[in-house]
Amino acid sequence: MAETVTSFGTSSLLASLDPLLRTWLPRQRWFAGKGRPVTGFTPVAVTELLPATGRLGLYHLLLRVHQPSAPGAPPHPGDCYQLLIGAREALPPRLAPALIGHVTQGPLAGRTVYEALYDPRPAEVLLEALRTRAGIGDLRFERDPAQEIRTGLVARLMTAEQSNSSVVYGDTFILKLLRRVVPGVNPDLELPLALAREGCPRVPAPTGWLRAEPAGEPYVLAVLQPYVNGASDGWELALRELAKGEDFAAEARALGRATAEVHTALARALPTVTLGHAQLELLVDGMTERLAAAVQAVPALRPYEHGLRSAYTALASLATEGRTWTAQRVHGDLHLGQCLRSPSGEWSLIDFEGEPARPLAERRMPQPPVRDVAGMLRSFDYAAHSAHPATPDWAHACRAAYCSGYAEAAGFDPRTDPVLLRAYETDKAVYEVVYEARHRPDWLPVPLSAIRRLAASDPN
Ligand SMILES: Nc1ncnc2c1ncn2[C@@H]1O[C@H](COP(=O)(O)OP(=O)(O)O)[C@@H](O)[C@H]1O
Ligand SMILES: O=P(O)(O)O[C@H]1O[C@H](CO)[C@@H](O[C@H]2O[C@H](CO)[C@@H](O)[C@H](O)[C@H]2O)[C@H](O)[C@H]1O
Repeated sequence: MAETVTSFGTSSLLASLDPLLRTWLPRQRWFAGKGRPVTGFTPVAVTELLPATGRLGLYHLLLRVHQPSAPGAPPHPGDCYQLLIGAREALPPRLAPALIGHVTQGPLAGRTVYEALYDPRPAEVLLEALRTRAGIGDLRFERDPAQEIRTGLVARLMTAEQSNSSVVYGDTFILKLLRRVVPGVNPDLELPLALAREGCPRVPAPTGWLRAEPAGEPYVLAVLQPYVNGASDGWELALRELAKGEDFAAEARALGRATAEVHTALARALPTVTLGHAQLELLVDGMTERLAAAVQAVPALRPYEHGLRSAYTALASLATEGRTWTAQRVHGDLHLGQCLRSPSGEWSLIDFEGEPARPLAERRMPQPPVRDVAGMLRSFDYAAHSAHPATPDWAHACRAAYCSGYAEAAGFDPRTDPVLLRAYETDKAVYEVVYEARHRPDWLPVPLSAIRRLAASDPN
């Protein structure tokens, strides 16, 4: 482990926290290892931001969390999580939901520890460190020199269901603190920075970011962006219009244009490649393997496996006939919830992390841009099927308008490549089945209805 900054040493701090974190961590929405017990922790980097000798102690932890491997999975060193832990003598009632527990042993004995992001003061410590470009222990707080961060912005934790945790500062900035972190270049910072360099206004330009390089392994831990004040996300808007029985096609068209503008800027900013037979084979193999794993994990998929696989074999056949595709960096997990509409009606895209469960190297690979289009088409279908009764015509109109908008700005219509589109929609729906089975079992019927449709569109 690299340099550690605490008043009393890492092992005694961890001894204090260990029994409490074992029960608290698995209850967090962002904890990816649900269903398996936590058996221990290894510190990757531990940094004291405020000493516990004061009224408020504040600790930044990167911890490798040990758990038994999932049945049939190879042994795993454990995922690394980022935590911000506060320590107080007593927790004021407003912080009750943030409670982790009361420490009975070690240097924090007698203190109450809690999830510090709930508390404005610790969250403001992070913003101040970004403002002043502080370096503390392994942590490097950095900022775009061209963007100012003013003082006195009050912090509030966002309460939305998220894979990570976000804090809003005075409706001016939003800081996303990544929870499960992996070493390497993180696309959630890499792509918005590249788009900002291209002058693309569709993605908020990063103002600051937190990095660490414990033991020579680089991590991106947090990204600060301008907050789009008063924005609604595409999912909320779509559901609102659906509830009113209103059409969403004009917004879908605008979203198609925004997606195409981001794709065009990404293709300018970062390398593109041509996918020939060999690359397509790898891509199709990946889709086929994900389907096989999904069928294992969610047996309800089994009756559709054959029909779904035909979407992938149809794509492989095109490659065998000599078709090629251009691939570029893409969003990677585009859906209505990743699109924000400002009060003036402008759309922005956020959250370029890609599908969090996939390895980083895979998430950073150039892909046909149709992959994002497929994600959005799935999302219109999701919205229509979460309405009661389901409204497939509404989804159909949105899907068509989105593709038309995309074609207007990109110069090609994704519907002219139906085999590729079907393969990507199938891959996404399979991902969604696994995602819902794991996180929101009540939602499983939504992607399963698409699975039935996609499997039945088997031309054979
Ligand atoms: N720049 C922004 N302005 C306003 N709200 C934002 C901004 N970025 C993110 N949000 C809000 O924060 C939520 C979570 O952000 P996101 O990047 O999707 O995090 P996660 O990866 O944890 O899902 C979004 O759904 C959106 O409501
Ligand atoms: O927002 P995240 O980056 O964490 O993405 C994950 O969670 C999404 C749900 O919150 C999930 O999206 C699926 O549900 C959405 C409705 O809630 C729907 O609009 C999307 O089309 C659907 O895929 C996403 O797949 C997952 O990666």
